Amino acid sequence: MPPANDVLERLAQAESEGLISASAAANIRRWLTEPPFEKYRPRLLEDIEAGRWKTLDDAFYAVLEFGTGGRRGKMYPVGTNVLNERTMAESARGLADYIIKRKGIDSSRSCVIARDTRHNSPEFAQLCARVLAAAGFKVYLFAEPRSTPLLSFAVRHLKCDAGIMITASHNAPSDNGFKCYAANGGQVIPPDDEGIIDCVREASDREIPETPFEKGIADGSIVLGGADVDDGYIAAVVGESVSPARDLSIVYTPMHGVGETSVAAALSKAGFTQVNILASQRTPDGDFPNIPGHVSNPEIPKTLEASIAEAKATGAELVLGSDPDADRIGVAVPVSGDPKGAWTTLDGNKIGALLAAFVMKQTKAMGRLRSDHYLVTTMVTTQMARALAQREGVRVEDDLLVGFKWIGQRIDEMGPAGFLFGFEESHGYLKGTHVRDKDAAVAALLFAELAATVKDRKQTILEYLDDLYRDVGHFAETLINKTLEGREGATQIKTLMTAFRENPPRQLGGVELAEVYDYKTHEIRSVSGTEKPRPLPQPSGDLLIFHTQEPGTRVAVRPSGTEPKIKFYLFARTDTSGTEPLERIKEKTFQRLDGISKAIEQYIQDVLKT
Ligand SMILES: O=P([O-])(O)O[C@H]1O[C@H](COP(=O)(O)O)[C@@H](O)[C@H](O)[C@H]1O
Ligand SMILES: [Mg+2]
Repeated sequence: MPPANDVLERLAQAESEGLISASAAANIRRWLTEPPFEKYRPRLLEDIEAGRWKTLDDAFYAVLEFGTGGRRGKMYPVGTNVLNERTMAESARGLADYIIKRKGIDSSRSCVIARDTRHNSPEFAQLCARVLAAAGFKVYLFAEPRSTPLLSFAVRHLKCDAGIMITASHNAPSDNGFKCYAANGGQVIPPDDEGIIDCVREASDREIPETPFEKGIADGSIVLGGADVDDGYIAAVVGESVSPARDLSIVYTPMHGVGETSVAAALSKAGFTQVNILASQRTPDGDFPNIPGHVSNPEIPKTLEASIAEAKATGAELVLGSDPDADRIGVAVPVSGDPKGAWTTLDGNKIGALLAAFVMKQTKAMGRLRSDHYLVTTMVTTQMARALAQREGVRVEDDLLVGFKWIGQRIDEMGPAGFLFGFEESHGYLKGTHVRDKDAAVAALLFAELAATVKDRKQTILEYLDDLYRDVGHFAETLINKTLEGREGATQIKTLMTAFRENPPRQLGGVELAEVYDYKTHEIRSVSGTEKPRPLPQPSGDLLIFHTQEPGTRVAVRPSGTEPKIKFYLFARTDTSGTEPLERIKEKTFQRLDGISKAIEQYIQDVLKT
């Protein structure tokens, strides 16, 4: 039943008063008048009646894009720019249609679906299964929560055309998402992501057919995921072991997510017998109730607070945590020789540098390091990876945009046989070719092996890290995140990107900016504007990297592709080849980072004020 004219008039009125944008009003009009949206109309009418214009504007002003990690955002029952039954069904149907277009209507086609412990994840996963079954797919569905890397493994293991992971990773409880995997087990990349979004747009005008779940199970078009996938995955993870050392007591937290099925299972299978799973964060729960701030993101040090307290109380030697879909890990270690028994968390770059160094050293010690071996990182990951690899004579691929999907792509381009280790600063790591995405299980296994190995040598992790600094220089990094939500926030993020692109500061905290590499306009420009721009080759993305007069000191700026944030990545390095004590050298690096950091905060304030 079409809505009464007065509702459409109220909408037009709100638009003319500037309460709602033209794009949102147009999408709302479609939902009010077209048959596929009939089911959602009562709720939409209720929101209009209540005058929830800001909420409606944010929910309808755009169509949710494929970001760094799939389609991800807030859940809201109605809207084109949020996750709800309709946008989920459209995502699944878009994916189905894209594969049908590519393979032909008569082809056999299959997809595997998993989901995390978030609110609505089970419902969304089942909805995707019903939609894909109706589109002629054989669907493998995991009824219980599973990790993102398990899903990536399952795509390859079951030889599927595609995979879907329902998760918003580490985002807040309000969010959910649709991570979409290609047949190689990697998250979709161009041109597939654009092709799928085109099909999603086409699907958004139509009724989306579904096979009733029970019928799908009965006729075999929907098959519930089996134990053989779990066993194969855990065996593959354990197969990436690089050390036999096992004497270590660990506190592990799944942060209310799926990690017990992958991280804890892999540690146990590998022979780590002293793993204490933190009781207060063990229960799967989409509210992440016992995590400070209710955001299970291992990038945030306080997510490991309770685990550190447990480790102190029980005499454990390592803390590990994984995010809700168990692809990222967090690590905390005791501070060497601290009389008060203090612990510290490690940032994503430090964890990555430690793991990269350890994997290279162990592989070499086993006589297995080959000339075709290579590491992969991204342009916003620590340059320490390059320095460490050069010392071992290992090739590094580090000209990649942000997103593990690019690391997955590079592995296939370079040849999986030579892939040694890959990582990114946002706590994502991979060794092995069993998946094409970051994997907290393999990362946790390797970190536990590193900790047990250095313990056998009577060394601590932080001492091992200091040795690496002495070898290649002291590298330190800082990440500044500015959260700016909704349509207004998106505009502010654009304003900041434009300011940094067109009118950048000449210096930050006393460090002069020399050149900016602009991956959107494909130019290298001098910040002073005195020299002619030089061309910058691919890749293409909204990323600026400022190089400074000081070697190793740089700043990268980009909008996040998974959260409403603009991110500033600060990098600094101080040489350690002289006689100066390491502690003094570290202070220098930190001071430089601190100065740059304060200057960026000030610049942001100034830009947003005007
Ligand atoms: O959130 P996850 O764990 O799915 O991770 C996703 O997002 C991260 C942050 O991306 P952005 O800076 O664009 O927000 C990326 O580094 C990662 O490769 C991607 O898979
Ligand atoms: Mg994640």
